[in-house]
Amino acid sequence: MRLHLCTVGRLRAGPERALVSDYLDRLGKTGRALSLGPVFEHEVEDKRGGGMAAEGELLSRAVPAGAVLCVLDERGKVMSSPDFAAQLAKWRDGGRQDAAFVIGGADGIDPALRARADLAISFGAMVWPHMLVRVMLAEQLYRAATILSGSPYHRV
Ligand SMILES: C[S@@+](CC[C@H](N)C(=O)[O-])C[C@H]1O[C@@H](n2cnc3c(N)ncnc32)[C@H](O)[C@@H]1O
Repeated sequence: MRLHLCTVGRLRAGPERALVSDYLDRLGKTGRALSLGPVFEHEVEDKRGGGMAAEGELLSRAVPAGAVLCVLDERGKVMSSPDFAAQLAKWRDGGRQDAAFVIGGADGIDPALRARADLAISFGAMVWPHMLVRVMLAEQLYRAATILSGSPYHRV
């Protein structure tokens, strides 16, 4: 199952870029034997100041047809890492070819896009900057792959 990170804004060279790249590299290696990956990053930018609706349209276009749509939203479902790993495996074993993870911009995710989501995941009730959410998502995807592969990275 291919994994897509659909995000607003370019993550330029710096600590967040380094962390995202590191976790996605590791995910690529661990996920190969699990049919998780490759991972694609789709960064969208609305240069016309169209706000959340315009970003929502660009993000929608970045989501492949037929993909599982998972949005990141502080009002979403709080999951344990093993439950997240199990959910990924369920989608993969159910024959889904693509899973897209959408992180909104400064104003959040357009309600029309959010309404179409198969799942909304929360990293807690606090609001995080979208660049940090990208790092956290990349780490949780890598962690999920290690859980599914039985590697000792995840400990409870
Ligand atoms: C700065 S936040 C936008 C907050 C905005 N006020 C809203 O209502 O969504 C940017 C994006 O980061 C993600 N995000 C921020 N905090 C999050 C959390 N606790 N859990 C999951 N995603 C979060 C969401 O995708 C959000 O659209």
